[in-house]
Amino acid sequence: MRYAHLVLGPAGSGKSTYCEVLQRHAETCNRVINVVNLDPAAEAFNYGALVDVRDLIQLDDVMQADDMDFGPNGGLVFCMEYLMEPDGLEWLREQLGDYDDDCILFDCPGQIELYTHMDVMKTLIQHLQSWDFRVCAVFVLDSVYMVDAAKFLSGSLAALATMVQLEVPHINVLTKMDLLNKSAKEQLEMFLEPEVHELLTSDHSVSKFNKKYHKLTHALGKVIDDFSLVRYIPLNINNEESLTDLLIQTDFALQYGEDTDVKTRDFEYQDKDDDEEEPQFND
Ligand SMILES: Nc1nc2c(ncn2[C@@H]2O[C@H](COP(=O)(O)OP(=O)(O)OP(=O)(O)O)[C@@H](O)[C@H]2O)c(=O)[nH]1
Repeated sequence: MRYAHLVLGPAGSGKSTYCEVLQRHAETCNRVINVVNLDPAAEAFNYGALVDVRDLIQLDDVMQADDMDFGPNGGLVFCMEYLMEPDGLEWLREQLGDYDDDCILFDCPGQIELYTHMDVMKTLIQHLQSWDFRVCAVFVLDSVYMVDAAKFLSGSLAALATMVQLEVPHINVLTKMDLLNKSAKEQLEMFLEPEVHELLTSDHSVSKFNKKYHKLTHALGKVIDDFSLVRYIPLNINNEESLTDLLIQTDFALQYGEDTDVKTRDFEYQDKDDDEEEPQFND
């Protein structure tokens, strides 16, 4: 059995840094963690890459090709679909080798449409599984953008869309915690408590949107609660304990994630005959 973490998340959220610090931390624990760069547009990263997708295809080459007319996003999707062609997958399989117990982080592109509604990552997961990998998703979110209720909701919904689409054990990691000041940390900690829907509609979040769409925000917050999605792991890259905790959590997700309730197919929305009033969104 081999183990794969798909490191996903918006552009600039800290995916490459996550891979770099986790690889380095694993070394101090006498573990080997390999990293695969899956971003054909990557300019630089500071980890030792076992595989680099740019050896197969690079975004710049695609954008400069005379017979293609792609911008950056279309070009990136083309590169990823090229990787998912039989020849691309065979290339990847050969590059990954065949080492038992291998743990590999896949540093993915930041175009979240690749995993929220396109099939690219799902196809990759299916192939990894057929190559004897257990796969989990690590969705990386920049904590600086999560201290505000509306952004917290939006980030959570992106993570949720990814979880629904990929159907593998899923962990959310909050990066850049070292950049938060005391009051921002306190604010974020409140969102990490259960009953998020109460908070999103409380006095802590009196945005214009929230005032106007109070019931919608409440309903979305409840969906996040019911999905047990409030499993955020705050990561401080300068703190060894924080890194060790993360390794434990990802190991746990890979070993037992298939059996936990953090899985979309276990989700059943409560029937309407509950006492709770049906939300009306047009007020
Ligand atoms: N202080 C601090 N900076 C961080 C942390 N994580 C990432 N950064 C910085 O944030 C910037 C973006 O980080 P990356 O790791 O390149 O982000 P990414 O998600 O791989 O970016 P893309 O590949 O463009 O999608 C870099 O300047 C990092 O040094 C963190 O935990 N703390």
